[in-house]
Amino acid sequence: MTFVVQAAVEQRGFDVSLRVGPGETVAVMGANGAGKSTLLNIIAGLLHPDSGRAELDGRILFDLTAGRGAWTAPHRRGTALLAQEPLLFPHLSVLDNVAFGPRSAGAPKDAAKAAALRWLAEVEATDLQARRPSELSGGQAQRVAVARALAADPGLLLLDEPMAALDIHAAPLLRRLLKRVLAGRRAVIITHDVLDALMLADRVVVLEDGRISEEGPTRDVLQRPRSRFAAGLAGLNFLSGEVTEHGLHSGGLNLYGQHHDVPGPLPAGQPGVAVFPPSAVSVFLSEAHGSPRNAFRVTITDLEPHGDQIRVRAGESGRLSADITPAAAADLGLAPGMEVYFVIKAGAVSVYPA
Ligand SMILES: Nc1ncnc2c1ncn2[C@@H]1O[C@H](COP(=O)(O)OP(=O)(O)OP(=O)(O)O)[C@@H](O)[C@H]1O
Repeated sequence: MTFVVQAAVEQRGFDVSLRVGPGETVAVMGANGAGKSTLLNIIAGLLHPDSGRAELDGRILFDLTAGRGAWTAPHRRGTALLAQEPLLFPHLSVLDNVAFGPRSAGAPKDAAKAAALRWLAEVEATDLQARRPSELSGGQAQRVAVARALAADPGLLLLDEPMAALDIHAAPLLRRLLKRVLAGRRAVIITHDVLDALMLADRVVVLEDGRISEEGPTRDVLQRPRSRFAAGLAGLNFLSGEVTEHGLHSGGLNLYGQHHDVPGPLPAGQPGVAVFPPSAVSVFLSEAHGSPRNAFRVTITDLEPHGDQIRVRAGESGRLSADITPAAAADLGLAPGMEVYFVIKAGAVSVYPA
């Protein structure tokens, strides 16, 4: 009972290997253009990679390894794709839309209808069964689309930002529904929302430029991000550089911090990263305050509200941030373009191998 895919698309610089265990939900995250849709489309059979191989529960989805040219059509893969838009058949009732999968798989009419009713009940849409898709709200249509995808009993459910097209009232409802139906089900979900990754997935895979840059249990990746992208998701400052005896050397900055992930100190000289929360950064107008460690002169690029704090961004493309109170920001008279000192508590800086 395995799902494995390895695929490359040369023109897109895409080369990814992924394995999803039985009952496991994997969130795929990454910046625009990182290759998330490419991965899903390859698995669904909508995009032909240049090379690679994929197998789902013993069925070869494609095998383009040397000398072979096996290719299974999308509707025979045992996968179901839930897109951002529900994409229901407009001329069919809700019930017939949901019964479509079992019917195409050869189920008799009554059995297909019974399965459709079961799934409509599961997504709390029984009362919508006689309607046409044009008579549904966006949230209702997406719930029906979930029922339709699951009624086909897919070995792998593929979800492409299923909440993206919903408004702020419908999205939480669908998220709760997905949490229920994804439990114990094998699925790959593309999302830009860290909450989806936390709530719905067992593991997150971060794509950068067509490659996996990191992967692991969602909480671990957010607590110990190894990529700038994941650190951004977790709301942490992120610096990459070279490990030193006391912390990390990064682009002219010498940062003191705590070594993590290995017993004892890390060997100096190896590539490493340092992460720390904006709340661990204080802002001063001069250098003469507190501990001399981790005090860096920076130029403010932006000030923005962040909850009940002010987020002060500084340095090259705002790569460091500090969260301070509005009163402190006013006292200091902060404004973009000003030179200030960021002082970072060494105890809050985690350093670990890249
Ligand atoms: N139809 C296409 N033809 C050629 N290149 C494409 C095509 N679609 C996407 N690409 C390229 O492939 C790469 C990966 O794109 P992809 O759509 O998979 O990214 P994504 O992570 O899904 O992005 P987004 O978050 O914007 O949806 C990008 O460089 C993109 O420009």
